[in-house]
Amino acid sequence: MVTSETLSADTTAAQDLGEPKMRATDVSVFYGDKKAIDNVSIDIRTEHVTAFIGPSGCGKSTFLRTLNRMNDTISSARVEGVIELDGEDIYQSGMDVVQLRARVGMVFQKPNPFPKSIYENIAYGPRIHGLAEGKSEMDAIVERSLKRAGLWDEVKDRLDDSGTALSGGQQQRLCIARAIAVDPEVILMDEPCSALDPIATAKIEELIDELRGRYAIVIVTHSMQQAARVSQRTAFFHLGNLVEYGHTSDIFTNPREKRTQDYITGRYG
Ligand SMILES: Nc1ncnc2c1ncn2[C@@H]1O[C@H](COP(=O)(O)OP(=O)(O)OP(=O)(O)O)[C@@H](O)[C@H]1O
Repeated sequence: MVTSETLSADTTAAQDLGEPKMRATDVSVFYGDKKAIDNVSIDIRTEHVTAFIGPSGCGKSTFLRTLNRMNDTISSARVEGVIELDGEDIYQSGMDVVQLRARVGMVFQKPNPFPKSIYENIAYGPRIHGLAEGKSEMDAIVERSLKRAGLWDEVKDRLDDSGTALSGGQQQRLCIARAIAVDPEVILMDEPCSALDPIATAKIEELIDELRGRYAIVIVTHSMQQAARVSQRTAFFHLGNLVEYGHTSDIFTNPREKRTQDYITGRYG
């Protein structure tokens, strides 16, 4: 369990970094009567990649989905506690959830481009949110988003082709470009590489590292190697608890908790 001592040690190290982008305080999540997340508190920093690791079923995805209210789409799910974005409670009544999900974008395990052109996949969000005045502004958003997602050179001559005709790795970068297009502040990634081959995975990992300069990124991963490669902070979950949270290098080389040690040395999971 994360004790007040361990949290304050981490908080002290983080103090120089200013206020967190997101803060979860005493968050529990239930599916019906079943508690899937138990009293989790965590700060998410901008310009950092935060990895959520832990054995299957420990609640990583459930907790990730609380950060942009994707659990609202599951009728049995109920969230208790407070989650703030820039100090504002995202569960307060009157919160515009569509706007929230633009600010806190999401990339899923399986690439899920719309069955529309590459251009339209990117333009759809900015159009809904009124981010472009006319065609040339929209063109610029599409180009900038595809460039940031490292896909522009591969698709610039075929923007009218269907997004679903791209390779799996390209589709995932298209989905990242789609999230970027609405100018998010946080990008949540739920096992974004699990359907990809090693080369496509390496590209996404490089991209995550580049994107870190602009956004707060949270990634759920089953791969401890991936967490060690891409993240600066790691949170280890077990049975719905946040067992340990800290600098990735400390979690992997010098964990404080026996359960973390057992997990990273492959004793279970
Ligand atoms: N829609 C749902 N309805 C009911 N229970 C759910 C639902 N989604 C998840 N759960 C349960 O909540 C717990 C946490 O699941 P979750 O998918 O968040 O874990 P996870 O750590 O992301 O797992 P994995 O690594 O296998 O994806 C599990 O016991 C799971 O069975």
